[in-house]
Amino acid sequence: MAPVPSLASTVQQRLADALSAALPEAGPADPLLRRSDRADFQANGILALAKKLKGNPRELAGRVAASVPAGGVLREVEVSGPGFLNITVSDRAITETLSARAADDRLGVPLADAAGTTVIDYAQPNVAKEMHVGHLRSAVIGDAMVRILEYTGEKVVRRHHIGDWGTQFGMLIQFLVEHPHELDHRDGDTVSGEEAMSNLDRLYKTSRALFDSDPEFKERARRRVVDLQSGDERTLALWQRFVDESKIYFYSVFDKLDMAIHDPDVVGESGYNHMLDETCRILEESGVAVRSEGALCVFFDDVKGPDGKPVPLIVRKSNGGYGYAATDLSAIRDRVQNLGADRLVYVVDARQSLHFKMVFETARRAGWLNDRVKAVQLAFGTVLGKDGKPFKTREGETVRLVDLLDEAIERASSVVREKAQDLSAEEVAERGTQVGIGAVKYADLSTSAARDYKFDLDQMVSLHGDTSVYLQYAYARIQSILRKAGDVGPQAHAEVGLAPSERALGLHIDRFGEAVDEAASGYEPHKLAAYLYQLASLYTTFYSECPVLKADTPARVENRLFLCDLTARTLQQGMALLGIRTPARL
Ligand SMILES: NC(=[NH2+])NCCC[C@H](N)C(=O)O
Repeated sequence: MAPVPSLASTVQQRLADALSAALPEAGPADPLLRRSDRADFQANGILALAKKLKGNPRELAGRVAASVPAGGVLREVEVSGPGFLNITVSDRAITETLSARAADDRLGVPLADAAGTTVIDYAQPNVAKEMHVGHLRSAVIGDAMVRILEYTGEKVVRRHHIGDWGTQFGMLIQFLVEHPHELDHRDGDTVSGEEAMSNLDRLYKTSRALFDSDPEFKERARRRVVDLQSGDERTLALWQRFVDESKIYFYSVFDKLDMAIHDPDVVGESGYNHMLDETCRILEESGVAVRSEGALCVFFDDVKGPDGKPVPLIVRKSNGGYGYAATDLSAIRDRVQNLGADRLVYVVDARQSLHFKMVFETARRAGWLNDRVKAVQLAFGTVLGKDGKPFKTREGETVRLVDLLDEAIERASSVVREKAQDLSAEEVAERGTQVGIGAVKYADLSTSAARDYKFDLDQMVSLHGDTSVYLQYAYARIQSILRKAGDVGPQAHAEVGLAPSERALGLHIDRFGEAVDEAASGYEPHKLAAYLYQLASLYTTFYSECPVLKADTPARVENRLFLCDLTARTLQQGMALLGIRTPARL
């Protein structure tokens, strides 16, 4: 089915036609249509045109207004200010556009013109370590971006760049060599995520204590690192056990977050080992990297330390070891050359911005990135506690992500229980989870990613204000109206006149495609969240001003039900793009 044009694009077209009819000497010109508070739209393009034609802008605007055909989409075109046009569309045009939209599965959202392949690096926790709130942000923002981009027709390849390599594994593996049963599961093969993590945590702590207190163990652990790096089979098999055990835990957390993470997309740091030598060789031979004090380095004019000395990106250390940067550079080669990426997106904490700036610049110098293939860091800010300081437990430790999620679910469950007292325990649990997880995701997605935000559960699960609960509640309320309507179904009636709050709601629904496009092209899910919040708010106004089931004529009842239904579908689709459920009842 051909995409349903938005009312805005129809109006744009009508005005462009009127422009060329009234001012043929101007050639094809953009009317520069904007949404407006004074009327439905405003066209500002005539001002620039008047300059070009050396005419009086108000007079030219009057000529354009006069050549708009009467009785069509445009109800009123009025000259205002120095030569703007204020445009009001007809009620009929609103209802007809919405009705075409309602008949389309995609709700009229067009596919992007320039779809390509995006590789998105997100949800990247570290093996044998707890997941914390920083991992939450990467997962939530990344998951929303995947959904939004896929919806616009982009091919998306997910990469979970987990921290599964490094010298710390020497200590862990050596401990497991000496205590072979430490990772065994209590009852055979089944192990819960929590149990897996507590196994890993215990092992980490005991081996760390031994490492710090026993110099002989420390030496054995150091030799184990060499075995690991040289690919010793037994060592690798033990390393794999840590990775597998950690994945059990990660997947249980992602599952709680209602996110599908697929095993083949988990390509951690270790996945690029086989490329590191070659990456360094290419960089050195092309002169992008140079040897400095035994290390292989890339220098930048604008990156200097506090002492004014240049701070290089170290690709290979003087002891021959590779670090985070060599891995990221190899990953870029892989993503561009093997996965065919047109765009690379990294959903990573803003505190790693300097690293990515240097890595991207190095990749450009090497020719892996260029005008056609671009990389961006979707950098996010820090999660703060209510006190405005980085989020910590009372004991000053980083907060475990699972504990936070459980608390959110618990709070949400009590909100649900209060609202609907006839629910069974299972129903409360299910809805509480959808509301609690939705609240956590929405709080993250509704502020611009770059900003820090306060993790405040009371505010997150509030029924009032810019929260997911408010949106879910609006959705559930609409479902209840539709149920109450019984046999009377939603049905558009273009001849029925619209009240101001119906027009405002309808015109906002018309903007859905624009909101998705803005969120996709700028990697800004908060623009979609803001759109949805406004949608729910306009619906609330409509609902308080316009009786639905008690409207004066049967056609108006059906038309209002139609608006309700389309609002609900738009809310549901928009929330789904953010990874948030919309239960039919709350
Ligand atoms: N390609 C990347 N470097 N991705 C980000 C990895 C994030 C890292 N594992 C961390 O926990 O901080």
